[in-house]
Amino acid sequence: MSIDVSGVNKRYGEFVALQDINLTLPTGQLTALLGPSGGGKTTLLRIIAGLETADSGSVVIEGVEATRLPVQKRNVGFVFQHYAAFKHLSVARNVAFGLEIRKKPKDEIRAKVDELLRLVHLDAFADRLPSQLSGGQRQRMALARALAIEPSVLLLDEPFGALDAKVRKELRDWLRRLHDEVHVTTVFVTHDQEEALEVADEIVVVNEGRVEQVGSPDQLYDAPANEFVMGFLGEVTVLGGVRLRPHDVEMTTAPVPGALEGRVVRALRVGFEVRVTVDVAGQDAPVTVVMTRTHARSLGLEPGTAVWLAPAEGATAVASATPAARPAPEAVAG
Ligand SMILES: Nc1ncnc2c1ncn2[C@@H]1O[C@H](COP(=O)(O)OP(=O)(O)OP(=O)(O)O)[C@@H](O)[C@H]1O
Repeated sequence: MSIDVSGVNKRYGEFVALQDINLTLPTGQLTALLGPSGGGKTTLLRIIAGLETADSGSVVIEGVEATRLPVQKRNVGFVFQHYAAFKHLSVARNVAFGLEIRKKPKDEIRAKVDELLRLVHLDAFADRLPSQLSGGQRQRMALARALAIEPSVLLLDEPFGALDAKVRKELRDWLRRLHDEVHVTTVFVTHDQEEALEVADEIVVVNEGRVEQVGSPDQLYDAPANEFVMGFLGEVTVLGGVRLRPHDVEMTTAPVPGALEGRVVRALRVGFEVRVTVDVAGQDAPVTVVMTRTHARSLGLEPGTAVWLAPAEGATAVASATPAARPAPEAVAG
């Protein structure tokens, strides 16, 4: 059982928002839809939810043909970036809402709400109003509310997008742990590659209405299908027409057969790493090399030092179609 999306196409007038999307998202998995702004992630999520209809193709949720099912009949829970809570209702009543409209028995609702508030660590805040919560607490309440109806699928559209970096990071660790406890099939949209790499079991890279690659975080990072995926998932530098990760460039201060000679422009300490910029003859853009501070110190790098660069053994590399001329896509767009 799973979510099966087959041959989905969606246009807005002449604009192609999604083009022949085929995906199988296994039951219980936490999947990230990752890609730059405007790539079609939200449109795809809304089609799975039933908030939007595809022009063609089908959506099957847990074996049920859902393509034409209205949203209320799909048994999905949602959380959006800006969660609209009922301002005049307490946290507990907000969480209870979906159960109340389904006319569940009162004691069943109370037990369920208690359980969910404990799960999202808001049990001490049950009687507060949403305005008395922090942004992160409000998103946790939104998740509890979405989970209350025991959805077979949980859909999250940039659920932590509006929060500051520290809270985002906390919530992303927390979401991972929550998912490990609850195991509900979850699809979340993000344009933040770090968020996707840290949280998801599997990542679907969506760009310009198409799926670029589907794989585990390691597969995508270590074996990107193309230049786009490589650039979107991490920093890229070009050495002799090959796209590499900056920490996959080996640097020596003596000639090595096959290595390209260059000159250090600058060596910048960033936290526990050193980023070295190197001009290589015949290359427009400089090469960026990242190494540990100990290694940089042992090489004694100064501006002007002659160095030799080569891809490290086993480096992730993609041949560059447009060497050095085109900058790598923004790692974090949006
Ligand atoms: N109702 C609509 N009418 C016309 N165009 C739309 C509509 N909804 C979305 N689009 C367009 O479809 C494209 C995909 O939008 P979508 O929201 O799916 O992208 P996204 O990948 O989720 O981006 P973001 O991260 O910015 O939310 C965009 O170019 C957008 O402008």
